[in-house]
Formats: sequence, structure tokens, C-alpha cells
Amino acid sequence: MHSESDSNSGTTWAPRPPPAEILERLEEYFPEDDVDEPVMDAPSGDPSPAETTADDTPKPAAEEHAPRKKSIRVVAAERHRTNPDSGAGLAALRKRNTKLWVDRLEAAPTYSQAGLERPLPSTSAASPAIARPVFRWVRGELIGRGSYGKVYLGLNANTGEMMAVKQVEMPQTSDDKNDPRTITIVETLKHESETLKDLDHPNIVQYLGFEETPQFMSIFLEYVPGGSIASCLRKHGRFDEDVTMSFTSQILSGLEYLHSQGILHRNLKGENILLETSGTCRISDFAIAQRTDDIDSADAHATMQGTVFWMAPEVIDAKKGYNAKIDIWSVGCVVSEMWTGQRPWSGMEAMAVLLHVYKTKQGPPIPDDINLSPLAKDFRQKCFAIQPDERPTAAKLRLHPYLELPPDWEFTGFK
Ligand SMILES: Nc1ncnc2c1ncn2[C@@H]1O[C@H](COP(=O)(O)OP(=O)(O)OP(=O)(O)O)[C@@H](O)[C@H]1O
Repeated sequence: MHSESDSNSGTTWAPRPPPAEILERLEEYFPEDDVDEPVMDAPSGDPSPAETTADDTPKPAAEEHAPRKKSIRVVAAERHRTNPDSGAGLAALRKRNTKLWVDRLEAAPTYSQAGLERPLPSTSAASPAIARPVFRWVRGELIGRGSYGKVYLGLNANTGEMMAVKQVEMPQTSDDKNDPRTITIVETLKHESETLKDLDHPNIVQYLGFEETPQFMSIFLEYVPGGSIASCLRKHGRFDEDVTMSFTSQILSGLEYLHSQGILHRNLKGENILLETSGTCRISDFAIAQRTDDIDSADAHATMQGTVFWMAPEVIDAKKGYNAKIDIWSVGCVVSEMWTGQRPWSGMEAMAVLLHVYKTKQGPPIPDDINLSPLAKDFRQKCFAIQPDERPTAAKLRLHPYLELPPDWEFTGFK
């Protein structure tokens, strides 16, 4: 088994293994299943899901009744050959194809190889009437752990696509079923699924599906191999300015989209921004995201939610409510992380920060040895304006001259 630290044996800077490496050592990353056992139906001429269109043309009888069996390794290798992981454009295309494939299965569910397949109930808990879609998947090694669940590597055995599977255990005993913490954990994952399921943007982690079995509730997400901004800062130290500018623009682009959908993220921090090896940022962790009818007006029922070091003053003093501008403050904190290589308010305990921000309404300081340009200082000031209304929207902040990069700039990894 691989730990987070030893799984980076490839040539990439990314702390998680890239799909090509996983493919090479599939049996190590998916130890719970026999990846070489021929199990997947593979009628001759079956197109890869990425090429699949709604083709109802009847097949010759001989072809229809002569299924071959393929192993998961073969399916995954075929997928990787036709669609190697490379860049946001392809990734976006791949995401839509995966969704299509699930829809297609929904229309014609097949239940065959026991043990390998796990039936998916409706992608929406609120619409139980929909036929249960199926895709067969296998669970691999643990790649992350959060306060609400565990995240595993997963493989869609129908398409060969790598996934991240965020799972929580379903309560089994009557004590568990009445335990408020267990109930919260399950409800939180359902809430995250509901929030993510309709989102589609290159800077938001792509949702692929939802499953509930008697043992587990799971959501399927696109596998993002680069780790988080926070883990890359821990590994490589503070980023070069152009990388910080690029990542900030992308975070703001994802946030502009989220706000346009009436969603407040409420927990933006370096740990929750995942990276593709191409340098594409994906906002993740929608556990406490909130839908609102009007992102500009302060919600009277707002509660103190989020992670203290990234929290805006009006979240700490939530009596008057807050609006989407709390996410802009948090963006300022994430940019501080990238400038300094440290979490905001480094060296201070949560309670002290809470009191300090409540009293002073100031953003986290930048150490003296870090010289910010006048444009960077202006950007920072705008994020940490005390009055939420004086903070720019994500759409406006994205146009700040601090973020201007040469048009031919490309991410080439961390030094
Ligand atoms: N799509 C993904 N691809 C790769 N790794 C992922 C993916 N989603 C999550 N992870 C990993 O799993 C970890 C935990 O995920 P996540 O933050 O979503 O869980 P959580 O329980 O909501 O955490 P939190 O305590 O921050 O609320 C992440 O830090 C990341 O390392």
C-alpha cells in the first residue's frame, strides 16, 4: 500500500500518482479486486464510452450473442490509450462523456457480474422514481481523509476512468442511527452531492455520481492527481508569483460561476483547492456550501461556518448575516497562503484568531520579509475590505491588473 508521501515516485511534482502510474501498478492501487480476472462484458466492436453516441442500429445476431470478457486492467488501459490525462480541455470533454455514459446505463441497466458491480440508486435522493443507473466500479486505496468521510481512489470498470470516491459508512446499529454525529455525517455527504450534481465548470471538481448501499454512501468525483494548493505549498514552499496569479484567477473564475449559481462555498482554503498536473485548479469540498436565492443580500439565518483562519469577520459575528463576499475574504486568505507558504495567521491558535478578527476586522498579516508589489497590495486590500459591500465581486476581482499574465504563459510545474 502507498502512503501519501511515498506514492509520488513518478516524474511529476504532484503528490498523488498520475493515472499512467496507477495503470502500471493497478494491482497495488486496487488490492481489493483481481484486476486481471476477465469479468467485463465486451461485445466485439463495442465502442469506448468516450466515442459512444446514441446508436440504436441493430447489430448482427452473431455479434450480439458473442460477448468477450475483458479484465479491468484491459478496460483501464484502453481508456488511457484513447484518453490520456492531459489538460483541462480534454478533461472537460472526458467529464461530459462520463456523464453521458452513466445516463446511457440508466436507460438500460445491466446487472451481471456479482461482486464487481454496485448498483447506483438515482443520482438525486429526491427523485426515487428514476430507474437505478449502474456503473461497475472498484475501490482502490485511501487517498484522503476529511472531517466528514474518507476519500478512495476508484475505477469505473465500465469506462476505465479513474475517480475519487468520497465515502461515509451508513449507520448499522440502532444506537448509530440515533447518534447525531452519524446523522450529520450522512446528511452532509447527501448535501454535498445535491450541491455538486448540477455544477459544470473547469475550475470546480467534477461530480460523476452518487451511490447509497446498506453499508456506504458514496459520491464519485473526477480524480484530481495534483493534490491541494496547501499540500503543494507544504512540499514546494511558496509559489512563484506567476503561479499564484494563475491559480488566483482560476479560483475566482470558479467562484464567479458558483456565485452565479446562487452558491456560497463558505470553506475556501488552500486544502480545498485541488490541482490537475496541467496547473488547472478545481475548487472542491462542498460539505458546507450554501444555496441562496440572492447572493448579495445578507442571510438573517446565517451561522458561523467554515475554518477559522480563512473566515471573514462577518462570519464570526454572524448576527447581521452575511453574503457571497465572505468567499472573497477567503480568497484573500488563500492568496496570502500562496504568497507566504504558510496558513493565514501562522503561529496563532484558532481561538486567538477568532477574537482578533472579531475585534480588529483585519486580514492576516504578511511577514516583513515578503515584498508585495503595489498591485498585489491593492488586490489584498480589496479582498480584506472591512465592509463586505466594498469587496469586489469575483467577476470584478478577476479583472484586477495584479492577475494579468502574458497571454502565452503556461504552468510548467513547481521548482
Ligand atoms: N477529486 C479528488 N481527487 C483527488 N483527491 C481528492 C479528491 N477529493 C478529495 N480528495 C482528497 O481527499 C481529501 C479530503 O477530501 P475533502 O476535503 O473533500 O473531505 P472533507 O471530509 O469534506 O474534508 P474537510 O475536513 O476539509 O471538510 C482532500 O484533501 C484531498 O486530498
